[in-house]
Amino acid sequence: NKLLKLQSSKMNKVVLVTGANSGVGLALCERLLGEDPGLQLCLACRNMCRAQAARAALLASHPGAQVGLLQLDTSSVTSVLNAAKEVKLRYSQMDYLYLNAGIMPNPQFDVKAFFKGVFSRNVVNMLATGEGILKQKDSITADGMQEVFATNLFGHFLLVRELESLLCQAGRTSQVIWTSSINAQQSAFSLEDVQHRQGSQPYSSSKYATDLLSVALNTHLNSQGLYSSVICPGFVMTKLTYAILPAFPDFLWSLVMPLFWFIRIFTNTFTLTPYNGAEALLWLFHQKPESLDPYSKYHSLTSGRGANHIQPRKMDVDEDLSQALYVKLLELEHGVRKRRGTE
Ligand SMILES: NC(=O)C1=CN([C@@H]2O[C@H](COP(=O)(O)OP(=O)(O)OC[C@H]3O[C@@H](n4cnc5c(N)ncnc54)[C@H](OP(=O)(O)O)[C@@H]3O)[C@@H](O)[C@H]2O)C=CC1
Ligand SMILES: CC(C)=CCC[C@@H](C)[C@H]1CC[C@H]2C3=C(CC[C@]12C)[C@@]1(C)CCC(=O)[C@@H](C)[C@@H]1CC3
Repeated sequence: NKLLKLQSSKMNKVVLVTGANSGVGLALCERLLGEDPGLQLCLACRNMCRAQAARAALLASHPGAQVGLLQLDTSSVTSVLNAAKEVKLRYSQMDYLYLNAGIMPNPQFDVKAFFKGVFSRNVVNMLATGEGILKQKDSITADGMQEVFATNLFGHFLLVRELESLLCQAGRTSQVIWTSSINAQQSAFSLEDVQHRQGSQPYSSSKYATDLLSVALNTHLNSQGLYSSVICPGFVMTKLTYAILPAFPDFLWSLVMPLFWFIRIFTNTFTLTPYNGAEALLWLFHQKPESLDPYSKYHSLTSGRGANHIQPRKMDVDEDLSQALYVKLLELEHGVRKRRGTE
């Protein structure tokens, strides 16, 4: 382990990506290795078979790249704590922590609301954000938490807390980069119900909480060199989105694609491919973290002609709410640790 740490301290950037085995996360890894083949890339995934397949694909296009695997299920406290321990043994620094893993379980697509929206003035906004047409059925994890909250937010929060010693080091900066969404909605979030036990929009709630938490991390940890940002990859065709209409066979999706390319003329949020969706994640990799606006979300956008660009958009978050959520998360963390101590 000393040798491993010594190697990692020889200053190739260390990048960890959660949910790296598919979709936007995997595309990000491909693009990162294309830009900097010397990176030490760590794919943090819950399923090691899928992780190995992703590693093989990355090595096929970038032979000789340093691609490590880490078992991490963000919905499980035990898994996060074990993974963090392993990371601290392997690396002596962490330059980029991409918190990308996410779920939208049991999505229910409201066909009626969708067609009503299509013939309303709100059509472009509805297609860009998915607002008003999606609900989800959440479940409870073995730790007794709401699954969407645990997976998308709390597991990542705990990981950041556990890796603070690697992320906050004297004389250097690190970036924590969250894959949030334009679907983050303040109306879906409640400070009294941060896990969204009551409602039917846990995904929107978890993404809004992500935006709030990123602001709070900046408030608390910028002085120690840690900078947090959020991005939206746009609407991307991935496992997550295919699951929204599971009855749709593959050939129907290919028939719909030209329609989606057409819609892209009106809303450049239809990035559609994981490669395009990863644009903002890759852009942040090149930025000086001190120059970033903690209150902006960085959007991957694709024009009607297929050209990618990024755009910062001010988020609908306020400092007090972000601080209040931070306190709640610390309390939850404390409770979790206390329970484990008495186990
Ligand atoms: N697709 C879209 O239009 C949009 C996506 N996003 C966000 O982008 C991120 C990536 O999603 P996307 O690429 O679209 O979808 P994918 O389903 O392709 O990727 C999600 C990744 O997260 C992993 N994951 C899920 N649950 C866990 C868990 N408990 N522990 C560890 N890893 C887990 C998945 O692993 P496994 O393969 O094992 O399931 C997979 O690697 C998500 O945060 C999503 O919310 C945001 C806006 C739009
Ligand atoms: C099949 C046809 C013709 C129409 C159905 C399209 C919808 C399935 C699709 C339109 C806008 C999409 C969208 C999302 C999911 C799929 C849509 C509703 C998201 C909510 C997925 C997750 C996110 O985080 C959002 C940014 C997406 C917004 C757009």
